[in-house]
Amino acid sequence: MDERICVIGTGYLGATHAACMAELGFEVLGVDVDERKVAMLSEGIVPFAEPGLDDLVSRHVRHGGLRFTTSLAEAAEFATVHFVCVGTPQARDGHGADLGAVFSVVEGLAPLLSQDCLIVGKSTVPAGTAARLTERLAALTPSGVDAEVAWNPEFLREGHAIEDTVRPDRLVLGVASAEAEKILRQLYRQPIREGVPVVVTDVPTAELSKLAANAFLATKISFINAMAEMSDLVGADVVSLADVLGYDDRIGRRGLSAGIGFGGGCLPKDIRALTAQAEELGAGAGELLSAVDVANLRMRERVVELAVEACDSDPRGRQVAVLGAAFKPLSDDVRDSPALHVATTLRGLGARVRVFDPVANDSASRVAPALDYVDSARAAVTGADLVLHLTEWPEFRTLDPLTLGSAVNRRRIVDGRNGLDPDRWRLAGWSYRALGRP
Ligand SMILES: NC(=O)c1ccc[n+]([C@@H]2O[C@H](COP(=O)([O-])OP(=O)(O)OC[C@H]3O[C@@H](n4cnc5c(N)ncnc54)[C@H](O)[C@@H]3O)[C@@H](O)[C@H]2O)c1
Ligand SMILES: O=c1ccn([C@@H]2O[C@H](COP(=O)(O)OP(=O)(O)O[C@H]3O[C@H](CO)[C@@H](O)[C@H](O)[C@H]3O)[C@@H](O)[C@H]2O)c(=O)[nH]1
Repeated sequence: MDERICVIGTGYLGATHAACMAELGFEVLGVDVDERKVAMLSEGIVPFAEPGLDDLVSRHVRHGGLRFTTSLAEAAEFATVHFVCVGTPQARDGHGADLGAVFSVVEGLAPLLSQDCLIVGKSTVPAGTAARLTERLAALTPSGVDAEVAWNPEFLREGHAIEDTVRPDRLVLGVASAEAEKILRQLYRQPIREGVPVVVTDVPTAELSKLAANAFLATKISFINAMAEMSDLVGADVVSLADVLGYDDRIGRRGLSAGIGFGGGCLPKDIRALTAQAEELGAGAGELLSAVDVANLRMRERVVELAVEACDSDPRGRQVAVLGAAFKPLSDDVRDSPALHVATTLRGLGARVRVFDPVANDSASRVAPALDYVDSARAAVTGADLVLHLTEWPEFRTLDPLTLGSAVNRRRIVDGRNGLDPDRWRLAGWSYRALGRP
């Protein structure tokens, strides 16, 4: 089999996949329409923060096993396996997915093909997308060339992208032929040899499995957040409650952290894509997932309410320190970030907001330029009337409430992530508030 592959779309998913496939021994060509990104990656520089990825990319670029281009023609010539990793964001005019980039790749590549090939979708798409792409391929591929579409959804988490790619929980091979399965098994022979479970299935099941997995994770988070609201009303502690639930293997403790809710480039848009498709088809999943979405967004507003209360109901002119801007720790991704939503809402209410994130200050300042960004937690809290803990970076857990207490104007903290130890902060004289905790 050809040991050369193309990875089309080199964002969070594609850059990681390209580098990891190079690490697995393949010769990899990454393709993107973004010239700046291609120039940076060609220099071995990753345009976003992901632990370990800089080293991996620069090493394989240096050794020549990983190259980047903007040319689809070069891609068509280079390999017979093309992974499609382009974005599938929420459509501007509704809550479905914008599949423009996926179609543009397949429609752009098809006429350039001169050898039989396998197009492997990794982007997250509604079930049925591959079937539509197959029709376009058939219409546009030169006669005599055989091109097939398979789906191999990706389940990596940002912040853990390399380990999740090299040793995933499972590999899903959505295939329409034995030949496609053979090629994919060959590509993933190392993780398969190391015992990674493989589910070989049909293409629509593979497409749906990805949206279903994210919908389940989102539902689990909204469920525990609903219990946080209940805990507030009955005087219970949602962190202990999650421990109790989590000991049941059928539930599990992971993904059961209550707080400001989920954000990022995946969970919110993916539940909306599945909701849109379910509604179109008249399936009940739409109702369930709309409720998950609404419950999630309500958590951001709950944090704003707690912040306003902590400002004696009038945030105007108050100095608010926001710890965290990324949608989660170990990432500089601020797509649909709950932390930035709360920060900008409070600024809109008249507060003076100062933000510190250990790695996401730059990306945050591009999407929310009106906020003030500072380069340490200490600088953020100096003179603050209120501190908000909105992304649970490990370094925030070890902040010293006594030292910070001497820098602030008022010792008030809202922990939007339930990530700090309430006793430590209260003992140091702080008013500590969190969602779902007495
Ligand atoms: N980010 C994650 O953790 C993750 C994990 C699993 C799956 N996914 C899915 O992977 C896909 C990509 O997500 P992402 O987070 O990497 O997005 P991203 O925005 O970081 O990257 C998408 C890349 O595709 C490029 N692109 C757009 N149109 C193109 C075209 N016509 N030809 C070539 N390149 C093109 C963009 O320039 C960009 O670099 C989405 O479907 C997402 O749902 C993402
Ligand atoms: O108990 C939890 C776990 C997560 N979150 C929040 O949920 C969001 C998503 O977190 P996570 O799932 O860790 O991050 P992603 O990197 O977005 O990964 C999700 O989205 C990816 C893209 O589709 C999938 O590949 C992954 O399997 C899926 O976990 C973040 O805002 C987290 O802060 C919580 O509020 N509570």
